[in-house]
Amino acid sequence: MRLSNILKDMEYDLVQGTLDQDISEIIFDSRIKQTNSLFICISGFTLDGHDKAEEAIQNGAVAVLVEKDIHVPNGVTVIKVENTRNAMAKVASNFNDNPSDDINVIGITGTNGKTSITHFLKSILNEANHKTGVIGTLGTVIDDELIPTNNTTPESVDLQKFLKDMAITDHDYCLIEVSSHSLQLKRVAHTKFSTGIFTNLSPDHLELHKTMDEYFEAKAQLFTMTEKANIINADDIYGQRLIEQLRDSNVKTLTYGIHEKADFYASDIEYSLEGTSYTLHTPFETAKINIHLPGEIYVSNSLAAIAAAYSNGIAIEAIQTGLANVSNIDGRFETVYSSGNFNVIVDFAHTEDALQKTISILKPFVKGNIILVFGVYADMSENGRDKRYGMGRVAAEYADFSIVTLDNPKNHDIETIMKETTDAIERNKGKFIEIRDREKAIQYAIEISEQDDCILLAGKGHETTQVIGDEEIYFSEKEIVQKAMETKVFQ
Ligand SMILES: CC(=O)N[C@H]1[C@@H](OP(=O)(O)OP(=O)(O)OC[C@H]2O[C@@H](n3ccc(=O)[nH]c3=O)[C@H](O)[C@@H]2O)O[C@H](CO)[C@@H](O)[C@@H]1O[C@H](C)C(=O)N[C@@H](C)C(=O)N[C@H](CCC(=O)O)C(=O)O
Repeated sequence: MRLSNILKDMEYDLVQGTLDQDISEIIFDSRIKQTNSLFICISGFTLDGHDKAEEAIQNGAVAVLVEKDIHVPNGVTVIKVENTRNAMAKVASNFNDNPSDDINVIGITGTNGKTSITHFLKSILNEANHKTGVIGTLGTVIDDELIPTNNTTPESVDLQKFLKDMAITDHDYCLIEVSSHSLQLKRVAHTKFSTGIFTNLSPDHLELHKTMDEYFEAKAQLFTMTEKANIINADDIYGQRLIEQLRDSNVKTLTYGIHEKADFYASDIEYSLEGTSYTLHTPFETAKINIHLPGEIYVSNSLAAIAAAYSNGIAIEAIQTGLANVSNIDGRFETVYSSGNFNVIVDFAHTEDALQKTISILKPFVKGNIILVFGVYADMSENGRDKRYGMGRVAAEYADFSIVTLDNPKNHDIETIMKETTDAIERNKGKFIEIRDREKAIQYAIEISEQDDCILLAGKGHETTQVIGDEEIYFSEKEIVQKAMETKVFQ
């Protein structure tokens, strides 16, 4: 594409060179070899892409987009903008023919619930014969093929490529899990969202956002980018704050909830470990809903999907069948072993709030003990310490026995992580043991369990790696459980 077209509708200064040249690719990593590319210099957390421009040029870049002054050979075009991350998103959208003009994009944000909402909504939309792609924590799904990705929300260059692939293969919808990182780092800027969904907010990612207010404001950005509807969880205090904030918005706000007054709500909820049924109330009708996931959080998440489906004109029959068709979500309250009353469940719960909710789902149905295996993934800041104290408290109060282990400690101080977590359990009079090796921790949980017990492996969910130091090792909780159960004999 012509460089001048790539820069369409943007504000920039042409510092040197010409816009009259063809660009083969947009790149933001200088190590990528690509002739005739446009290299975008990002001022990162650890290093500055402007210092890498020379390497990018050696690797084939013929133009660079900068936000600071740099010196490069005369033949190379230099374009200066105010913010290269924001510009990268616009450039990526232009380069891919602005694909969000051609597809209905629904963004889902909030600390928990994003993945299950995309599953519910995709199933509903498919039932209504709408081809639907997904970009999220479990990867990108185009034409029902899973493309693995590193981040929940990819960088704009990749995101726009995925959207284009969906648009040219006649997808009607794309559901995007929009992380707060992606909003703050402009990964989804210049994407047209028809609908935004807000689930909830609880402490997480505070290494980036520092305070809950900053975290909330990052999330709230999504709702200034939507054109058709904003769908907000009325049961969440930050949801209420968002509803208030959007009072003068031109975009319609629809609310959902179980406890607070809302446009879409549930009554007569009946829970079992296998699933949940409830009566749905919408502004237009009531209907019976069955889902195969247990607990209030899934009622709430299904209500979000229903509100989004309604606002896109989907009929109740497709909603009912679509929801009933979702039987399993990778690493989300997933039963990986079951025999009689004994169950092993893997769940992504990795915050105090999510852990409390997940154990609360189990509690009424477990005759024996709830054995919890968990670690705390958080940095060494005060916020990280609060998270360790919080998750330790929940473990003590809600589980019968906890096995404290590691969850992607990366280069954080393992001694402190373990001590602060176990201190919190002790202070709240919980029973626990510390086994740092997560595989051994799972094996131990299985070894001590009895026939009526339930083991909850919390934190990793769908993940298949464990990151210790700089090393990333393959780690499948499901496989470890299957193997350990082969030799398990209940007393
Ligand atoms: C904290 C964070 O979000 N970091 C993102 C950030 O990294 P950074 O600022 O450290 O990058 P950097 O290493 O300083 O490099 C700056 C620039 O120089 C470039 N570079 C770097 C090295 C080199 O040799 N040459 C070169 O050109 C890099 O490509 C980059 O453009 O910019 C990078 C490039 O845009 C991102 O890939 C990276 O995401 C990393 C992979 C990450 O792990 N992010 C996580 C925390 C994240 O985004 N998580 C959210 C939330 C998930 C959830 O909901 O739980 C997600 O959406 O996944």
